[in-house]
Amino acid sequence: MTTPIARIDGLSKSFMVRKSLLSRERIQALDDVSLPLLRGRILALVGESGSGKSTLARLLMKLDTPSGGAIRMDRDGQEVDIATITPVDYYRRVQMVFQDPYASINPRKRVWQIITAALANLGHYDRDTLRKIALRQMEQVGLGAQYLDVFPNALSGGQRQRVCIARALAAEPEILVLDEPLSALDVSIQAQILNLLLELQQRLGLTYLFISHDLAVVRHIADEVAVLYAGRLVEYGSVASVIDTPGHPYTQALVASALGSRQCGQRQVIKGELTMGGGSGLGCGFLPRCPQAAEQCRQQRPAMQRAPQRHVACFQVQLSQEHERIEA
Ligand SMILES: Nc1ncnc2c1ncn2[C@@H]1O[C@H](COP(=O)(O)OP(=O)(O)OP(=O)(O)O)[C@@H](O)[C@H]1O
Repeated sequence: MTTPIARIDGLSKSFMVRKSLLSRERIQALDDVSLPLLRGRILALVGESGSGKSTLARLLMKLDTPSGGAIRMDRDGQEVDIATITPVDYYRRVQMVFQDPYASINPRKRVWQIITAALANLGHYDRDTLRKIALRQMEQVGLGAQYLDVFPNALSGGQRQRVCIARALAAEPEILVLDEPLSALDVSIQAQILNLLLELQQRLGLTYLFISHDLAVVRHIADEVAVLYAGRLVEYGSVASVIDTPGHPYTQALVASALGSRQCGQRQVIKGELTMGGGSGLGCGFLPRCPQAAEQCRQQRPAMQRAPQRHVACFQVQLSQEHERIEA
């Protein structure tokens, strides 16, 4: 049985944004999200732009603090709130690879310095040791020793992303947060980096939180999938159940618009725009765009419920499961 290495527990994050000169508005970027991060597995986080994926990644990286809830991490069999773990201890275990390998590395440092920057800050290692550590990490990501002393401007996008992955691995973490790690790369390079990430995950037994817009990539790489809509978790389950037989109407539309007829009939676009829930409405956040909306969906917000092979927050899915059970 796979156990959670971390647990996202009722996590919420809101931001106050200026609406006009005199008024401000609260944006509920994440709203009461609970999810396990299973040890040694790849959890993909999907949802359209603005659904809260990066907010969750930033909270997991402790780059932001939650407005509510917590992230708990397994430490010697005890679950501890990550807020109580020191940065040095935490970033030894959790590291991140960002979307844009051009923006996320210091152009004035050499490759070995970029890879070992965090270790160098600890002050425990001399220059030779840091260079050896950098070399070992470069080997892991398929970068030759000839790149040790070069500056980033001499590297291609794919090579830069390999440097970013090597930098994340230098601390020998257990969890990697990957925020759209392929989307800034040429299509021809994406498959190479994807395969590298898969190979590293399997060889090192890493746990990934993998954020992506590309459901074909998610289908290829992930074990579990979590679907966010307007800051809320609407579906969670194994990749085979969520992508191949999506339950929530939003997941169905997302899969149909991304993968076309194979799973969900004709390729279609999701009608309407994402509007942030804001925590004020009574009903389901997907209501204005949902083709299956019923009266109950206006009155009440559906909670996550267990359905076969998944958890889903939709009354209609829960109702149809109920009918199937009665008829069987
Ligand atoms: N620092 C911030 N200040 C104000 N609002 C923010 C901030 N960070 C995120 N938001 C808002 O929170 C919501 C969720 O944003 P988030 O970046 O997490 O979405 P996302 O799913 O990662 O989108 P994308 O796929 O475009 O990266 C959006 O409405 C966004 O505008």
